[in-house]
Amino acid sequence: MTSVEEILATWLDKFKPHEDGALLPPHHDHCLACGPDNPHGHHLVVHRRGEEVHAVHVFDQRHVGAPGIAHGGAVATVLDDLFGFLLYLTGAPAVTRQLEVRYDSPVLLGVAYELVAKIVRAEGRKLFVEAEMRDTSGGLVAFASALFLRVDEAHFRQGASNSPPLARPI
Ligand SMILES: CCCCC/C=C\C/C=C\C/C=C\C/C=C\CCCC(=O)SCCNC(=O)CCNC(=O)[C@H](O)C(C)(C)COP(=O)(O)OP(=O)(O)OC[C@H]1O[C@@H](n2cnc3c(N)ncnc32)[C@H](O)[C@@H]1OP(=O)(O)O
Repeated sequence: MTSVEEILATWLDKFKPHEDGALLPPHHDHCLACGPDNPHGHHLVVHRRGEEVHAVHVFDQRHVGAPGIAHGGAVATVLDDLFGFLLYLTGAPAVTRQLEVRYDSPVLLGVAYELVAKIVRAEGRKLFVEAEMRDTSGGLVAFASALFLRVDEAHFRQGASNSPPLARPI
C-alpha cells in the first residue's frame, strides 16, 4: 500500500483542472470506496459532468446487509466518497465534517444505480454538498447531504504513523 507521503506527492497533479467529461482519479489506490487495488473496496469510478460528478455503481455480495440488499453503511461510504470527487472541481482537499443519508428504497445487490453529486454552496472553508442515487427508472433510492471542511496536508499526515509498513496489510 502507498504511504501518506507518496499519496501527498501526487496531490498537485490530482487537483489541477479536469475537463468536463473526464475520468477523475481515485483518492488513492487503496481508498475503501474508489481505490482500484483495495480487494475489499467498492471500486467506484467517477466522471466530471459539468459542475457535477457522476457514477454508475453496482454493489455486490461483499456489501450485503439484509440478504440481497446493500448495507446502509456501504451506501453511505460510496455517497461520502462521491462527494470527495467534487473536491477535484474546487482545487483543494477537504474532509467530511457531517454526513446525512436518507434511504428511500432498498439498494439491491447486482443492480446498477446512477449517482450524481454537486456543490450547493461554498462559504470560506465550508462546502455544502448534496448527492442523489437513482435506479434505472429514475426513482430516487437515496439522498445525501454533507458538510466538508477544507484542510491542509498536515491533516492527512496525522495518519502517517499508522500507515504502511506499521498498519496491518490489506
Ligand atoms: C479518504 C482518504 C483520503 C486520502 C487523502 C489523500 C489523497 C487524496 C487526495 C485528495 C482527496 C482529499 C480528501 C479525501 C476525500 C474524500 C474521501 C471521503 C471523505 C472522507 O472520508 S473524510 C474522513 C472522515 N472525516 C474526518 O476524518 C474528519 C475528522 N474531523 C476533523 O479532523 C475536524 O473536525 C475538521 C478538521 C474536519 C474540522 O475541525 P476544525 O477545528 O478545523 O473546524 P471546526 O470544527 O471548528 O469547524 C469549522 C467551521 O465549520 C462549522 N461547522 C462545524 N460543523 C458544522 C456543522 N455540522 N454544520 C454547520 N457548520 C459546522 C464551525 O462552526 C466552524 O465555523 P466558523 O469557522 O464559521 O466558526
